[in-house]
Amino acid sequence: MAASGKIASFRLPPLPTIGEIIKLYNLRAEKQLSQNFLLDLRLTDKIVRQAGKLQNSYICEVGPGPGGITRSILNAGAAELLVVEKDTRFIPGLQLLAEAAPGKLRIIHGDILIFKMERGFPRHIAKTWDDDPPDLHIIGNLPFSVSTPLIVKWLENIANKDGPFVFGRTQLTLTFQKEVAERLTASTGSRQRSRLSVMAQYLCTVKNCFTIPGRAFVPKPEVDVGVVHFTPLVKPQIIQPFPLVEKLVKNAFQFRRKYCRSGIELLFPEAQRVKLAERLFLTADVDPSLRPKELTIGHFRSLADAYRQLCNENLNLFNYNFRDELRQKKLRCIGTRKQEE
Ligand SMILES: C[S@@+](CC[C@H](N)C(=O)[O-])C[C@H]1O[C@@H](n2cnc3c(N)ncnc32)[C@H](O)[C@@H]1O
Repeated sequence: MAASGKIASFRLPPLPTIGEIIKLYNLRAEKQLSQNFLLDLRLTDKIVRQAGKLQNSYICEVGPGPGGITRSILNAGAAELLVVEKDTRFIPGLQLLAEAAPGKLRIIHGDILIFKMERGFPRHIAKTWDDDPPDLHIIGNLPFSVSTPLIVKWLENIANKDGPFVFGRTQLTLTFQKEVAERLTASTGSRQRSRLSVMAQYLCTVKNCFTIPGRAFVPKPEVDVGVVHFTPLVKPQIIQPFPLVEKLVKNAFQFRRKYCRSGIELLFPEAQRVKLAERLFLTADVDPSLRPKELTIGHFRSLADAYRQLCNENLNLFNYNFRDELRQKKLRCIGTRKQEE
């Protein structure tokens, strides 16, 4: 969504600068935790503007650290902001912000990789969760080792309509290593097109907003950073279960320079490989000699539909591919007809 450019009437009262807070609480960035801070409030404002209108929305910021982005979110007029921070050293500095913005900021000391998003939201919102979920913005500048697995997990939540992710009502603005941001937003045919591009784009509108040079962070990381905005689609472009799509896409990109057929064939047990792959491509009406990067989301939709049809017809094939996922009950909705027999 485009930046609204509007500034709400709420402004934080004068506070120590982020630099002063870092000194005050001795917040040295921990290298092993990949902590790099954004101290330039013009940049944090710019990140927050990518999220669009924040007034009257509920915001969750992941990994607020010393609170630069947190300040920008509060200044943008957020009705209610929940921050989730793993490192306890940052909590006193965040509490200072909470006192300056009474009733607006809630601080959770926790790990976002295991935190359930619904938890922590005020009861009056949770109460209406099923009927009328709130518009939710998630914003964060996390370590890259966290942001990439986190977006994969959240894409799965989006596909499964789990947690607070509601098509058309949730937006995410997150930072990634520049190259990952390029992969997430790469279009069909481009060199950066990858598994991540397909997984993100079948579920969301994805925009690579801008790049922040590494030198803008303290301490300076070795790479530049891309700010990416995700808006889950009202209707996903592929309706098959997430693990099935994930498996198909992973296989398709296994041999990036070869025909897509080479990787997709490996979905099938060796004895039936050629026959089943031929059937899959025929049913899907997709050219097996396309390179992985040339496959559109439409191609993946047809392939996923055809793959599901094959799995439903052939329990052995289903078990061959999804035994582990089935154990975790992720694939209840496919393969059931054969299993019940
Ligand atoms: C790269 S620093 C950025 C800090 C701040 N957002 C900024 O832009 O200056 C990442 C922050 O995420 C926090 N963090 C790392 N892993 C986390 C996790 N799993 N859950 C919550 N916070 C996490 C770190 O403690 C740190 O404060």
